[in-house]
Amino acid sequence: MATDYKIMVQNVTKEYDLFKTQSEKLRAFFALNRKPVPHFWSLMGISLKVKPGETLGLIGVNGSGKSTLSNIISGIIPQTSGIVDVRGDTSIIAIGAGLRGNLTGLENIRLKALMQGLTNEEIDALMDDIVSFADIGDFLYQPVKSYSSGMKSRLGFSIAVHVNPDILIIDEALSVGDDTFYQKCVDKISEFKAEGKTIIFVSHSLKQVEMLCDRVAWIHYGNLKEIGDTDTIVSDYRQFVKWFKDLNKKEKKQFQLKMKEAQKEFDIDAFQASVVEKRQKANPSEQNVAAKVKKDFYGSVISEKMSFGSRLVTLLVLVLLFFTCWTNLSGHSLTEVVSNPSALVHPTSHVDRTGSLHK
Ligand SMILES: Nc1ncnc2c1ncn2[C@@H]1O[C@H](COP(=O)(O)OP(=O)(O)OP(=O)(O)O)[C@@H](O)[C@H]1O
Repeated sequence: MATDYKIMVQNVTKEYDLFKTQSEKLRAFFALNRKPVPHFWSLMGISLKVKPGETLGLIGVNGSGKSTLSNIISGIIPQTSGIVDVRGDTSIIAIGAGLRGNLTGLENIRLKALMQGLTNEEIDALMDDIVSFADIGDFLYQPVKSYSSGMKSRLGFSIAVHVNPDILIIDEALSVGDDTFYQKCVDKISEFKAEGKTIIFVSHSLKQVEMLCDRVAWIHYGNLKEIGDTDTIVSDYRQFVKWFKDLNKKEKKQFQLKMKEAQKEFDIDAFQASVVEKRQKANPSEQNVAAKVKKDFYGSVISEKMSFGSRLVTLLVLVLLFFTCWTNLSGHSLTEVVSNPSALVHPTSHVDRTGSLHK
């Protein structure tokens, strides 16, 4: 069925648990934490559509959720709730996104291209073009972890544009290169636009956004503040930036704290209830709205958290594994241990100091 969009996100949220230590994370896994772990909602219910052939800019202050949203759209991270419908192959270009630090540039080209579904023959045919566009010389044979951010960006950009994706997501890739590379990238993006490809362009450079984007979405501390034509949204955002810059230091801090606090306190259930209410109001005759909204929220989401049942099963498997190992070490048979569990603490054999085994 033909649709009016290439990408659709609906009521998308993203929650992060703010664990301080690894042991806190492990305890939370088994629900053993006494104190509740603080949460942070990086996205609090974003809905938008990107039309086929459109270049949509994502703007917003640092930490507003632009990369979180673009990573969810490209499938790098899962959303906590909501629908993400992407119709085509995405290729994300962020500095180093999807590049493996321990592999060389050359190995990364092959890996990323294979992951995009290209065959080894197709990759061989493209290799020279990718290498020449990236133009990173002998660094191609070095592990990517030794690259500067500019080099990572060059390699990432070159791979992404050559695997010929239908949808291109460019996250801050142009801010680190030199002028020559920047111009090459802009030319390539223009070529993509002319071919009618769909692009999401994440940038702090409003000049680049004005030059490349057909429409712009302003992401503001986890919410979609505005979406519309480039001139209007960029102008509104500039006004906000000016307003913020004119605040004194204390006011700035207070404003940021207030916004972040709202992201910690966000109540997903209340949000879900508000979506149900709105939908019911818009269409009073619709049946089972609450169930339908619940399905939209969680139906397509792979939960990152384990349910109580799964946790119980994991715990049981671990206990069983431990028990089997101990039984083995004790030298008794399983039937002996089951009928007389104290046998576990009386092994049938032991090894003395010289390493000899005594029965
Ligand atoms: N893995 C994580 N764990 C906890 N919080 C995270 C994690 N990843 C991102 N965040 C938080 O989510 C919020 C949004 O981050 P994101 O990187 O999406 O913002 P951004 O708009 O892309 O910022 P920037 O312009 O600085 O790149 C930030 O407050 C960030 O601290």
